Parts: sequence; C-alpha cells; structure tokens
Amino acid sequence: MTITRDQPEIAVRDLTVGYTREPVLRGLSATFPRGRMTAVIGPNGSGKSTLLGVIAGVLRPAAGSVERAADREPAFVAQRSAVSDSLPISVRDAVSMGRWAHRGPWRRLTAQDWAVVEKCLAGLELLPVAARRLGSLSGGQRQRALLAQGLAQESGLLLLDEPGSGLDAEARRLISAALENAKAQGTTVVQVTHDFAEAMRADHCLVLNGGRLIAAGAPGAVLTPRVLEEVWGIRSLS
Ligand SMILES: Nc1ncnc2c1ncn2[C@@H]1O[C@H](COP(=O)(O)OP(=O)(O)OP(=O)(O)O)[C@@H](O)[C@H]1O
Repeated sequence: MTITRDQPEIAVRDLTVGYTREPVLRGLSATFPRGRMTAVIGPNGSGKSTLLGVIAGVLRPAAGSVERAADREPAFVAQRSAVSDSLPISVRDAVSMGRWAHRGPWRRLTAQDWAVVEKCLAGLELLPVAARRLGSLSGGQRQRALLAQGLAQESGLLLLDEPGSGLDAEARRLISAALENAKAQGTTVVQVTHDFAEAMRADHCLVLNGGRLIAAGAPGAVLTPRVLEEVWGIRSLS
C-alpha cells in the first residue's frame, strides 16, 4: 500500500488513559497527519504529555487504540527535567545514542552514523560543547542536546514534550528551525507546547482541556476567540 502525505501518520481512537482509577484522557479520538507538524496545546494538567506518552508507547491505554501508518519506533524527546543530570556521558555520546535504534548499544557505530551525529550537533549549534559532560550544560543547551539525540534517530516520527519551554528566544528559534528542517525531510512532528505562536506555525493543532479534545484542525481555525475564552479565559492572542 502506498502511503501519501495526506494519510494520518497516527490515529488514536476512543483512548481512555489514567495513572490511577480516575482516567486522565477520556474517550479521546484524533489523527496526526503524515509529514506535517501537529501542535498539542492545552492548560496544565489537560493530558498533553499523557497523550504523547501513549503515542510513544511508554504508557498503555486502559481502553482504545493507537494505530501508526508505519511500523517504526518514534523518536521521543522528553522534557529535560525527565533526564538525570548525573549521567557521566559527553554531549556527543548522548547524541550518538540516537543511533542505537539502528545498530543496537553493543554494535560499533559506522562512519555514516557519526556523520549523522555531527550533522545533528551542528544543526543545533552544539559543536562547541560536544565534548562536555551532558550534566554540565545549561538547561537550554541540554534541551537542544536531547533534541539532537531525537533527530539522530532519523525515525520519521518525532514526538516532543515542550521542546522550547524555558528557553531564550535564540534557542527557541534554533529548535523551531531544526523541526522545520526535519519536516522538510518528510518527518512527522508532534509537539506538546504552551506557546501559542509555535502552535500557530504548526500545520495541525489539537486543543485539550480536562482530558478531552476540544478542537482539532488548522491552528487559525482552532484557536478561535471562543476556544481561547473557554479553555484559557483569554480573549485574543495579542
Ligand atoms: N505519573 C503520574 N502519576 C499520577 N498522575 C499523573 C502522572 N502523570 C500525570 N498525572 C496526572 O495526569 C493529569 C494530566 O497530566 P499531563 O502531564 O498529561 O498533563 P499536561 O497537559 O501535559 O500538563 P502540563 O502542561 O502541566 O505539562 C494531571 O492531573 C496529572 O496530575
């Protein structure tokens, strides 16, 4: 079967997910278009990271299904707070771990693997700190290193949990450019964000509130004054 860009990369149906008996996501159905950028936005605690975790396969739904168009491991870039500071590895080695999906941890990486690692380090302007210990980097540098590791997987499906949160404008610009570049190469990108400007730049937008999908579609059609008022209690984005 030929898969075109307009087919969904992921379809979730009637998802119910929880950590305790009380579900966090309730009967949620949504699609994520292939080769496009989808932004998942919503207030704190609305279930965005939970949805991402289910798509990534790190959380199992109590009910419902997750279908992926292609049988490939997604590259999952967690929030930087989810990664230990004390890992005694260099930035370059951390990024090279992204290639393990291709070789396995005990096989030597090839010259081509290292070329991908160097390209990803360069793309996120990490070459000057590549030899430093990952834990010694600033929060923003570490977030870029985690993204470089995700990009190095060349998975075709990139899942990101708030990649730009807490970063300065230049770091956010670098990350946005890296994601646009991945998309231009055909990668499907799904990012959880609180940044309305980032969501408006996406091709597709899902708005979550209280574990339910409130709206889905083109960002301009979804982030309407009614939705902004109902979900965030604000009247406009300006
Ligand atoms: N590991 C966990 N154990 C128990 N409850 C959890 C766990 N992780 C999240 N939750 C709960 O699930 C709900 C949704 O959390 P989730 O992190 O998915 O929301 P979010 O929209 O990503 O929030 P934020 O914008 O604050 O990151 C919250 O009520 C949260 O307390």
